[in-house]
Amino acid sequence: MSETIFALSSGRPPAGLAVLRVSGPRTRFVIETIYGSLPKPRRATLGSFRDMDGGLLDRGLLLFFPGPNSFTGEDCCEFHLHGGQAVVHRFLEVLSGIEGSRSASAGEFTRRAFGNGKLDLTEVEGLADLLAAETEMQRQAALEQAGGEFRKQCQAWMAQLTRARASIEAELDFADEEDIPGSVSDRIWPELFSLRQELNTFLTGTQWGEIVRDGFKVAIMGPPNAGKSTLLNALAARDVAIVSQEPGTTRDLIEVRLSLGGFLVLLTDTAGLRDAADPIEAEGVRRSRIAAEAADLVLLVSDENETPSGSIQGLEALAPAKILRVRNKCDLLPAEVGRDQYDAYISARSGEGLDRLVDRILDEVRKQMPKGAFAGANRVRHKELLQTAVSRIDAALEAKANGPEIVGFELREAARAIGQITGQVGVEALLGAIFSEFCVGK
Ligand SMILES: Nc1nc2c(ncn2[C@@H]2O[C@H](COP(=O)(O)OP(=O)(O)OP(=O)(O)O)[C@@H](O)[C@H]2O)c(=O)[nH]1
Ligand SMILES: [K+]
Ligand SMILES: [Mg+2]
Repeated sequence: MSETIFALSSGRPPAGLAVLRVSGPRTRFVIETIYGSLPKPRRATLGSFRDMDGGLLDRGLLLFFPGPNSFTGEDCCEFHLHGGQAVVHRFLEVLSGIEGSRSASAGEFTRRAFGNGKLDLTEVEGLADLLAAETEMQRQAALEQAGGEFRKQCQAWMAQLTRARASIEAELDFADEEDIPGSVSDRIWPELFSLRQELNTFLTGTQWGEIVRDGFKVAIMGPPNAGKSTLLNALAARDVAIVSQEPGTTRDLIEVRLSLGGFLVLLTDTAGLRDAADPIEAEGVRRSRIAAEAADLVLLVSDENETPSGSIQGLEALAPAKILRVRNKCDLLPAEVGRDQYDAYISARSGEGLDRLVDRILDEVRKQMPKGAFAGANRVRHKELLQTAVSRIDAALEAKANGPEIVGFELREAARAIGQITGQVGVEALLGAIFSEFCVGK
């Protein structure tokens, strides 16, 4: 029998309310001890909560969710208390004094929900993302995944693979019967072919999912003193990076997380690009180049002293689509100068043109948005397993002439990969990593 666990599920006290959650076989006993009797299931009940000696702990709401119709699948309850530090502290003390109950570790409630088949792994991951969501797009994507959209998608693929495998198995069974006309499995080839297409289309959408979840990476690059750090500060609306008239001020990469138009944007300020004699600055320049390579978009900033491509070596390697040419300090120089050479004219100091620059950045984000595709797979884990499934199906298609045994083997491996996404198949090793993303109380 599993232990009964409890935790503070709401935020850190003091707060208006504190929600304490209990799950496990001793839940009924906990309720009877603290409240005196079992309330009606799933109804908020107002009552007095007492310790073992009858001393009043608090007055609040109690909700009882009998298993299996609860979040974890076990008997669960929630105490809604006044969110004071001492209230919560004393209540937790009383709970831990009840035999057979202990405080929960991070993500343990969700882990039980997974163990009891209440959530599959994609829904667990969606839930983790929902708790971590900082932007509107993250919220929408996480809610969709936590609600089972991606799970349903995986189940549909799994069903197709199972059908194909059943046909192959049938062929194996009938292999030595002479009166079977043609191959039982002939009809699976077009199906497998279109399944592979579908998976590939979906995979192109995963890049988008990653952008939504992990952020769109924008690097600010350019010659020393172009105003890169000033631009970073202006977009972040706070004083993050040091600005000075000394060229070579910025050496380390400085990253800020911004919510732009509902998207998470990771904006990195870099050292001004030049042949630096100072070894520290030279290291900064090296890091700038690395940041540029990792970026989804580079803002190439120049001022009145530089032509847009200027003396910026090493950036030629980037695809032109990845670069927005930004002309800064337009308060100093009329914007008409060099009109067509830039994508945006701004003054990082006065704020002029920044709205339009943000629009341009968002245009670039949306360029990566797949048309009509659903952003359900947003983790490297999903992407890798989907890629495995695709290559196994490819191998199955190629093995057509080599007999049903090989085809069956490849299809089984493809199904294994999909099963790992949802957590149906051998994922023990992964669980620790996934559930550690949660806070205590979830
Ligand atoms: N007039 C004017 N001055 C600006 C503008 N943006 C930046 N500056 C000035 O330009 C100088 C350099 O600005 P920084 O933001 O430090 O430039 P940087 O590109 O980060 O420089 P490094 O880190 O040294 O490569 C400072 O004196 C800023 O005040 C602008 O839009 N207009
Ligand atoms: K500077
Ligand atoms: Mg700087």
